[in-house]
Amino acid sequence: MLPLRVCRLYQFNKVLGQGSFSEVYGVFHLTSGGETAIKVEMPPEEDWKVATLPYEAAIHRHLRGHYGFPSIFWSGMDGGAHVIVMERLGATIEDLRRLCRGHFSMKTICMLAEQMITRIEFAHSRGIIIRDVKPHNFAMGIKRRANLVYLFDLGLGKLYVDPTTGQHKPFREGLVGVGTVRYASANVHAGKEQGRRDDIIALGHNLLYLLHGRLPWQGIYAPSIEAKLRRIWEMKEPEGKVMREFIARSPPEFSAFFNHCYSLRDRMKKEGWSYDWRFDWLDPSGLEAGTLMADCYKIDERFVNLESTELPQPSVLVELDHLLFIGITKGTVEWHLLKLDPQPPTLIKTYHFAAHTKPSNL
Ligand SMILES: Nc1ncnc2c1ncn2[C@@H]1O[C@H](COP(=O)(O)OP(=O)(O)OP(=O)(O)O)[C@@H](O)[C@H]1O
Repeated sequence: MLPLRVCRLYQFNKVLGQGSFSEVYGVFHLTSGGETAIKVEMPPEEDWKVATLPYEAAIHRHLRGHYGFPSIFWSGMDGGAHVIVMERLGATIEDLRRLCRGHFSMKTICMLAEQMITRIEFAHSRGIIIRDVKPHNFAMGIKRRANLVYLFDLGLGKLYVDPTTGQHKPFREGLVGVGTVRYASANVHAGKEQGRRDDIIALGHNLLYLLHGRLPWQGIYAPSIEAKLRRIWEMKEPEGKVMREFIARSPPEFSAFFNHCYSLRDRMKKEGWSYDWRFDWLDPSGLEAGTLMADCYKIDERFVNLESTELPQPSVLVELDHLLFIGITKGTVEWHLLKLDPQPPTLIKTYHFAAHTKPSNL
């Protein structure tokens, strides 16, 4: 049942999206008429679960006031639910990729990459690592901010600097990975503590995905989940055959990317491309001449039917205090509840959910 009014001042308008833990509604302010978004999470019924929204609000507070992160107008409890009232954003980069027949031109990649790097760089400058860099978590702004790339959904963000000492937190190994398997760095598969470089490597995977439309480890077969994760890890190793060949058939800047992110700016200069913000979804002339849009790239339902909701993303790995949930799609959705502390992690319980139609992130 959708609420009609939130925080007394905001009138419910439409569903904007649904994540693993929360729902996001479009609302308008009753007196000013201004449109904003409200993220709502009901407190978990089971005592082993922890609400994620207060944590996400705290991460946002660290980044307050910087462009490219949604402004947070209010956060707290309302009507028994955790609520964040925030700036309304436009389509996510993943939605726009689908709109552009599955992949972007190099020009759009360059324009997006610079902004995406800048967002991550700013979070790092505030002592936060993102740990879930993915096209679903970047969105374009709306109205006069339509050219601005936003980074939102920072629920997996974490301080890499110890606020009491100002020192980098100690490096640890033998951890269970956190993030989205498709984009996570090989280090995450190896169970190493994530750092800034893992956000940047994940961004490299994101950009390759946006350029090619898919990554070599998507849709591979393996007899078990463990075998699949191990195979994906092998494929991501920078010295491995798969990654080397993949980079070799990508523009040269990508090999440099992993050493130095700013080479994308050089490519813009070399080609004489101007920052005209004519992204592929506005001006498709930079894309290959195509015929019809393939069925699998049909416009996301939410562009035509804003009442529809998104199904949970199954393969997000989420760390909450000492608990970790790993969701994996294989006909059904499975969530494995693990105890992280003490290491090594121990499986407490596996939960099964009905199969959904949303494609797997693996
Ligand atoms: N400020 C916003 N403006 C417009 N739409 C938004 C906004 N925030 C989120 N959304 C939409 O709602 C969807 C779910 O939001 P979000 O990813 O923040 O939820 P989540 O529960 O943290 O999801 P996840 O499963 O990725 O952790 C997004 O994919 C996006 O489409």
